[in-house]
Amino acid sequence: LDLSGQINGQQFEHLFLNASGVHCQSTTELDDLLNHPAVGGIVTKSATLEKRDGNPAPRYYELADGSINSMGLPNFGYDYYIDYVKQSHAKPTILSVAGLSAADDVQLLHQIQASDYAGLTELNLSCPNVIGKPQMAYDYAGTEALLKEIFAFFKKPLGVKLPPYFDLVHFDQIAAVLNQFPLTHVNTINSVGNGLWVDVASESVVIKPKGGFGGLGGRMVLLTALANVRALRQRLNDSIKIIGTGGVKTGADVFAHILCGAELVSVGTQLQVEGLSVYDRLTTELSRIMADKGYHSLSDFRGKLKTI
Ligand SMILES: C=Cc1c(C(=O)O)[nH]c(=O)[nH]c1=O
Repeated sequence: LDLSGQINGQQFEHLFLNASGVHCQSTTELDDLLNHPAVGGIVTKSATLEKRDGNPAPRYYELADGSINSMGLPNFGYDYYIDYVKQSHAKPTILSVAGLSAADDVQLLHQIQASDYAGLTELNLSCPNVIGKPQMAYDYAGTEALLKEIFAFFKKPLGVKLPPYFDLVHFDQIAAVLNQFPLTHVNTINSVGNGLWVDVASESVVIKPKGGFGGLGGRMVLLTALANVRALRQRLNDSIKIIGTGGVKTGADVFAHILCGAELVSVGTQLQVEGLSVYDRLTTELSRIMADKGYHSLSDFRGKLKTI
């Protein structure tokens, strides 16, 4: 079976990546992912200019049907991650970056442009957990202005990580902005921002930052993730590929993401819960579904969701 995809001509022999933030903060974790046969490529934890400790713990909590997190962008800083992705790796790498401001974003991309890194970069426009900072991608004019400034000097492959949208007009608006730029890909969705879990027994929230508000992931966000992959596939130029992220727990979920138009699929919460063996299980389950349907490659059904 051909389970490959490609972004900007870079071949991912296997469709699976990690969701940025999960199992990707240290070089040891990144090596673990890259060395796993059922992983096709990796995304780093979003890097900020300087190393960050992030928010106070508890800042991640596993729920029956997903997760809530308010990590606060803990990472070892830009230099740590550019040094890692600059090395030659057997599989494609995506360097994720997240400034704490538009000016930071521009600075980070200037540094990447000046480096000899030639791989993929993903600008995270959707971190919901930096206290006091809005999710840039909900500001359409701000996103357009930022991307205009970036593409005036950034000549390397660039994609963006988006938050979920919940209104067809918003899909139209963000697509109208993104279609103006030579983006290699869009990674959708980031966590569903500012959910709240209440533990009834203790009558308390379960994470410390922001009074318990955090980004939602896992099975509970699958329907929103599928909607965002599908809506953006229907609206974005064909040259902009989509990495489907959000809610993947089974091979059927992966199949659904591809049907909606995803080129590749990321696993976040379920990777956190199950470990690297999740990729072997998902590969087995996806392969079985494809074989039952007589499909030999992802391109046999990618983007071919039927309507009724
Ligand atoms: C980069 C910060 C993010 C974080 C975080 O570090 O809190 N959590 C998410 O669910 N998504 C993010 O984009």
